[in-house]
Amino acid sequence: MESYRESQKHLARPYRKAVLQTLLILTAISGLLFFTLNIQRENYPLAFAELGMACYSVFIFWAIGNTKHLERWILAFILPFCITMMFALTSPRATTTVFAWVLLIPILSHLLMGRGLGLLVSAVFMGTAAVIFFFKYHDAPEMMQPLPIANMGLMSLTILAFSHIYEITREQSESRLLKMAQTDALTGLANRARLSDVFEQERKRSLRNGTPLSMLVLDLDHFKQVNDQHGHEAGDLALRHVASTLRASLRATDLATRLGGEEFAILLTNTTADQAHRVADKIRNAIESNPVPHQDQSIGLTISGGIAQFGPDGGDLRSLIGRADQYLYHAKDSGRNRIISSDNALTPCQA
Ligand SMILES: Nc1nc2c(ncn2[C@@H]2O[C@H](COP(=O)(O)OP(=O)(O)OP(=O)(O)O)[C@@H](O)[C@H]2O)c(=O)[nH]1
Repeated sequence: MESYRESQKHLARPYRKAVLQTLLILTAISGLLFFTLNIQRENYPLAFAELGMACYSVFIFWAIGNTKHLERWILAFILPFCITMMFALTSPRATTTVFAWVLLIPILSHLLMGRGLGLLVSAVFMGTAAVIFFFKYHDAPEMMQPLPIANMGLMSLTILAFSHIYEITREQSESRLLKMAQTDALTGLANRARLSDVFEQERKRSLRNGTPLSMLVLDLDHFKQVNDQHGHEAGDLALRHVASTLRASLRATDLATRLGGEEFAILLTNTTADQAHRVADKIRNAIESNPVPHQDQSIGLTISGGIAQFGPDGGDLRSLIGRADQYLYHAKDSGRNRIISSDNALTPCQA
């Protein structure tokens, strides 16, 4: 089943966009400032490179307004930004202090692109900056002293290491929080929020590839009696038991979720309604034939279900669950412990 990567990418977007917008504003302002200063110093190539970057920042600021491709725009900015910085470093008329800007690269690239790409971009441009430094100052004895070189080298490595470690821990905490927010605490199954995220991905995949997608909604029969007769804890145990039966019965590409109470929804990828019916019957049989061991008794369970197919029964999550729910109520009305889909909705048969 779809990992949390996609959801995490969405989650990171607003803050990456805010970082990029701040960087664009600062680049536009400093670009204009350095354009003026370099014109005064008659360093025209660098002056126009700075002006070009300022204009490009304004353009990107406008372009990212409602973009769906923030990651591409980040790359489209950060690469010319770093290349212009390298160009400034090579300029014979630039002061040595211009090398201080290199320290921005690891911070910005990690904040904007995450740990993998952030590290790669940092390594490439910080390495290039080091090469430029040695070429530029190899015959300047006051710059080639061990102390200033150690100072600059260690400072750069420290900032790179901190940026990278910060991004790793940030991504890990974000992933833990996301998992918690999308997991049902009692059963450990996914919850409705996760179903909604995954459905969106699978809906697109189904439309793109023309593959079938089915939604199975299951509800335990007379569950109130389990609670009333055996207590709420036994009820909880039964819900966990059903969850592990679902896990054992499904493929890795399916998604089992607890919608709430004693109701479960299962998204079956690349599965027709007919195939979904067979899966549902397998689950129904497994639940019926494996009572829940509780203290010295066993609690018998049965389950009813409805199946809706993406397309004929609805094109979005809400309508698909709504339709599967209708079939489920139909199954309850017809005597429970059965599965109903559009194929057998009119003539429900005992499974
Ligand atoms: N133990 C436990 N019980 C729950 C939980 N969530 C909902 N329930 C109980 O599930 C029961 C649902 O009862 P009903 O909606 O009447 O459904 P039912 O008894 O299964 O009857 P049918 O669905 O018509 O077969 C109620 O007693 C709820 O208290 C839970 O997390 N733990």
